[in-house]
Amino acid sequence: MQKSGSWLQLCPTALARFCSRGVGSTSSDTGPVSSFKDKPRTVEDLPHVSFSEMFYRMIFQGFYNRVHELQIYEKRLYGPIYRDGLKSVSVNTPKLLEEIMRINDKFPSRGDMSMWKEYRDMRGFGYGPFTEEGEKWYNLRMVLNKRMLHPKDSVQYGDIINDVVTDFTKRVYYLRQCSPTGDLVTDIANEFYCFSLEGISSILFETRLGCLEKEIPAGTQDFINAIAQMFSNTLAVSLTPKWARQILPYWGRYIAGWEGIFSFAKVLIDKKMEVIQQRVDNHQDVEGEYLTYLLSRTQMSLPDVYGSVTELLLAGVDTTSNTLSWTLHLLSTHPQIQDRLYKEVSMLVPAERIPSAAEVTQMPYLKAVIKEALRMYPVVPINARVMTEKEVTIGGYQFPKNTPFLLCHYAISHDEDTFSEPFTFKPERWLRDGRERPHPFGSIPFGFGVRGCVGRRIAELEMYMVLFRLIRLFEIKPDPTMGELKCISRTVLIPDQPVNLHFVDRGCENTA
Ligand code: HEM
Repeated sequence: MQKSGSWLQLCPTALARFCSRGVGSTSSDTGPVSSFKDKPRTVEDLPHVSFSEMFYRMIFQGFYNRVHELQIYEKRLYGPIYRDGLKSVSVNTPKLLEEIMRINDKFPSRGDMSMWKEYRDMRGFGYGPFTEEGEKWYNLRMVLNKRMLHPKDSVQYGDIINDVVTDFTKRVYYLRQCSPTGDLVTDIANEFYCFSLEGISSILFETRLGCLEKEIPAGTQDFINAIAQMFSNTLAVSLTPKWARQILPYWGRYIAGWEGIFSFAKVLIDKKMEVIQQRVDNHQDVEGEYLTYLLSRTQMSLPDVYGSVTELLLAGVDTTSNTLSWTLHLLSTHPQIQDRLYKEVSMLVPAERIPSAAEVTQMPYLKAVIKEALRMYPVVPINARVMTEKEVTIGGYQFPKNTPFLLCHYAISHDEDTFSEPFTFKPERWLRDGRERPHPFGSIPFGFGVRGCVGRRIAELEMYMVLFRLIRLFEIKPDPTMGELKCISRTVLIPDQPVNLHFVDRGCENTA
């Protein structure tokens, strides 16, 4: 079995839990170790899980695609900190998460990314922000941060995103019309995949792909499917020994997924570069565009541009789209919350006007709704850190340098000591209206620190803008023919069935 490290392929190690020594308590942040008071506590003193026990749990207890639930299950069994069969240390409380995240390694690492690197090495592509490490990663992030991370950078994309949102609302009208009831949109997640892809591509390439047209371009759907294929096979591949790759089907599917992802991205990058070259040849201005910036203002080689831009495209699709699907589902099943949100959006911006980026980021309830959806359904339910510089003390235990830590975000954002009724949708928890705010590390869906999500501001802007417009135009209602919606882990958290929703027109089409 391979060592796991990527934030996206962490699930396997996260699964490797079954106590073989000691049982913890969920109410403590330091675990069951009071008898070790006199000597420094080490990793050896933690409850731990063996590989075979993990395997049993995944395959026979059905946690294979519910690794987020396994976090909560194991927290009850082993307490806030424990060790798995692969010698990773899992933590599942906000306090321990904070201790880890506040250790200031200069080049924070999520651990071994070899599974992701392998495809890039095979095909000669460079590494992007996910896969790169050390100083090279740092330099790359400095380049990417400049045009993405600061709120004022993302606000400059407001108009582009608004155009994409306008096309999305038109598509919703079209899809409703095609439905037997006149207001139903089926599989909203797939619609949001197209929306997110259109959004991130229009930022990276200043080119509209046409994903929101009546007929979705074939390549687009292939790209979306390729991402799903890569993610769906990640866990199986990381559990498969290398010698079994040619026997079992997962490796082939995983690599085919990457082929689809990179070939789609490469076509877009090559096309854009041709346009830039033509403009240069004609002595026209090429300043200001994202790819131009990467190519001309930085030392990036072409293979590195392929690597980075592809990783940005990939990261920009599943994340915002699934969060939006969960948000609409939650609003459809909580009409009072939806009403309150509708009041906010209709009061703060006049009905005939499309809100600006600056306006949507000033809406406390809108932001609280998204934050709460991300708390309940953190699209990245598990993450990792490896401290490479020095030994560290976490939860009173000493760990040598290079100890991998698994950050169980799903369990943390459902921590009962931090969130009352953790499985209930309560956006008001996040309002700054004088009430006590939850622990700052109770829900950090975008990660933390210099290695945190580079697309955070763009993602937030996209989500605020599209949610604003949808809620102002439509009352969202659940489809009563759907069964109970649960989430499954396909590396990212996704709904276990297509989400269908009724979009009931509120009668203010002019704002579309
Ligand atoms: C709801 C939307 C999103 C969520 C919840 C999310 C979440 C995350 C998380 C948890 C990480 C790991 C951070 C850490 O280790 O501390 C991450 C990293 C990353 N995200 Fe996002 N993300 C979202 C949208 C986006 C978008 C739209 C983009 C692209 C523009 C993007 C690009 C990236 C990249 C490139 C990294 C790797 C950063 C690095 O290692 O330096 N993400 N994201």
